[in-house]
Amino acid sequence: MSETAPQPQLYVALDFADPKLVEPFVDQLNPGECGLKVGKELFTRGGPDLVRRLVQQGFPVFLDLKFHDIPHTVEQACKAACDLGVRLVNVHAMGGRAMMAAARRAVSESSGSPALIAVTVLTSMNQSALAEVGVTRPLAEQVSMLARLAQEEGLDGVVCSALEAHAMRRIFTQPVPAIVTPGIRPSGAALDDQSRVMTPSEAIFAGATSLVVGRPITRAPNPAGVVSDILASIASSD
Ligand SMILES: O=c1ccn([C@@H]2O[C@H](COP(=O)(O)O)[C@@H](O)[C@H]2O)c(=O)[nH]1
Repeated sequence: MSETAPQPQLYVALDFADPKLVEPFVDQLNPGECGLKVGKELFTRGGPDLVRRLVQQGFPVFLDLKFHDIPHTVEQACKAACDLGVRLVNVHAMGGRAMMAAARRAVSESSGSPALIAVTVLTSMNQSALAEVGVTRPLAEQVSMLARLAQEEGLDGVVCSALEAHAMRRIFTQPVPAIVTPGIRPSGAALDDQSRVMTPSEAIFAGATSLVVGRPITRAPNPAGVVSDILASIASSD
């Protein structure tokens, strides 16, 4: 198992269509309080330089590109991700054992110490969406099966919904696993396209180690205020 840097309890998902919006937004946040998640939309528009700038500003960065390809390609992509100095990288567990082993090799050999985690079942999916892609076993079992595969290949944790966080703690038994949960909604917030959701305090209580929150923060009139509220609500659930 690799020695990884500590993860923040909150990653703010920077799902902006225009990279120019990132700087003024990020200026409202404190790198000592939260990390930033760069996903497919912003990375495709802003590129690696944007990621490097966020790292230089002192933010823990989760590069959420969910690699899913043949093992060699994922190994090389993981090397490139590690070179950016990010705190957290991920692959899709559905890429299989050999692909996760290749990712593990790449990240372990990198000079930084990002955590490497595997996406189990996307938080936007429910049981019927899973059935439509041919998976008929109960969703929670599918999450656990993929998590066990990731654990056997030495990954540091998973992306799952907070509904599955407790089960993940039994699979990843290291002192500080990375149980990273999107699908977080403060009570009363719109669900948008998420299916498997919990509030921030429920998620931490259930065993999540890092929450990923996007639209409830980025679309709020006072994003820094929502960040403070979330941090205050999870401080009492620790
Ligand atoms: O299963 C997953 C994996 C990744 N995500 C990402 O998290 C954020 C969630 O954003 P919200 O606006 O809070 O819904 C987004 O960037 C997704 O790509 C996920 O939601 N579920």
